[in-house]
Amino acid sequence: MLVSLGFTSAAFAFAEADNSTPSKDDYVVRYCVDPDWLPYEAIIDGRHTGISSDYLKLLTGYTELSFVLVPTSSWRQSLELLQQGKCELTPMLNKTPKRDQYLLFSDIFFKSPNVLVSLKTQPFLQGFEHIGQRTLAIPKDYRLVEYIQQFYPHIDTVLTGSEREGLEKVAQGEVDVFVGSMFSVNAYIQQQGLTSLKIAGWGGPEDELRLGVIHSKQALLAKLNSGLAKVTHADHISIYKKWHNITVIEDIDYSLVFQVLGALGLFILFLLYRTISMTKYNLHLTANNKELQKLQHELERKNSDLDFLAQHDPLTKLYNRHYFNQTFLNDERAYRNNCVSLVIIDIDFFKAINDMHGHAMGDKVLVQVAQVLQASVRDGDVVARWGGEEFVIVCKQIDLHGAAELCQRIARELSEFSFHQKIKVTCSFGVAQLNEHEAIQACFERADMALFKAKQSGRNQYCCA
Ligand SMILES: Nc1nc2c(ncn2[C@@H]2O[C@H](COP(=O)(O)OP(=O)(O)OP(=O)(O)O)[C@@H](O)[C@H]2O)c(=O)[nH]1
Repeated sequence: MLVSLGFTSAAFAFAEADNSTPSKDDYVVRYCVDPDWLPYEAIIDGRHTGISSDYLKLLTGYTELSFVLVPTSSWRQSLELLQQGKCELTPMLNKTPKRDQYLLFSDIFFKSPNVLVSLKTQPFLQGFEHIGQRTLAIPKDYRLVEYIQQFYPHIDTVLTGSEREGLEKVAQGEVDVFVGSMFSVNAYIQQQGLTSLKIAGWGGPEDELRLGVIHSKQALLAKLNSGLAKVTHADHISIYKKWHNITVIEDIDYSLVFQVLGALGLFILFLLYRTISMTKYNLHLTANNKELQKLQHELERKNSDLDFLAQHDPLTKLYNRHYFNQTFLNDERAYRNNCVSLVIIDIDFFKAINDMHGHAMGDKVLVQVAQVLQASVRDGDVVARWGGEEFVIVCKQIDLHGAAELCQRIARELSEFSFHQKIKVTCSFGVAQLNEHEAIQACFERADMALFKAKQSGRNQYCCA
């Protein structure tokens, strides 16, 4: 909380008493003030002004005393003149043990809290206990110097010539904290435009202000107290209103709050934007992945189609010559240790079938022959179309005799099979068994020679190499 004070009238000046016509010398009181302690008191253009000035004016009326200002240039000088007896009274000060040595004090007539002042960047301080390692400025000869020395001797204090100097030192960063009377502190802050300062907390006991008279003028005390007793509540309020215009300003640093809220808002917006972007990106990625998967399946399907086409005869769906070459002729190791026989089959007079029934019918016959061959072999035997109307069978673990039996069985099946348009189809067979150390290619050539022999021998028969 920052408390600020404004003057309603700083120009008020106490009228000096008329020295020329005092009724009795005892009733003329020479007094000193702090020349720089507004709004409590000050000397402006040689005239006393401030709160104490107004109280003396009241006391003039209530006591028949006259007061004559002895001008000084500092509070220290005023105290020295009091000690020397050159001033008899000072109208507004705190009672302290030191001052008790040369002053007598009236009743308290004005109270005011003391406050700690720091730069706005400093934290709020609960009191002297929380000053810690910070340096504390106090105007020298102020009651608070004695108070700090007695109760907080560990605080690093810096004595200043006046409250004004102390506040300026804080504003310039030379000292961390200043302690002074709330009303005067506020007055200086406002007058000097020291906007970097704030009231950071309460400082010690409040000021209990009284009139002080030197010991030799003890008789004045009773008159003064009697005059003070006549000061009405309305008088007090009137002086207070005249010199103090306190407003309370909430010291919440809204700019910082807005900055934090703004940063938080921006951060939330950023998170929101990032989440939306990520969601969009993920959706996009999922769609792309689905599309990729679809393309991959398509590719795999096409690849397997291509694989099939690369290895199979499109008409009969049997393995083709390419597959046969790759699997058997180029990879002999798989058969070298086993008994293997080759059978080459050629349809007899197929040209005549084409010629007689047409090429399309010839195709159908080729398909049907392929079916017969496929149905006649065992699982594991491989049937391939070698080309045209020629087929090859690789019989695994079958010797020459077994392969010959297979040829007879196929011939029988063909004779019993009902081909399209009751076409009669016969085949010739060349058979060879792979010899030890014989290249498959050589075995194939022997089977081919045997087929040639079967053709030469009248067809529809097998011949073994
Ligand atoms: N329909 C059809 N005919 C084919 C195909 N491939 C080859 N041919 C025909 O098969 C016939 C083979 O005739 P040739 O080599 O003279 O043999 P052939 O008539 O069977 O006589 P031999 O083998 O000596 O018994 C040719 O007329 C080719 O055009 C095919 O895929 N489809």
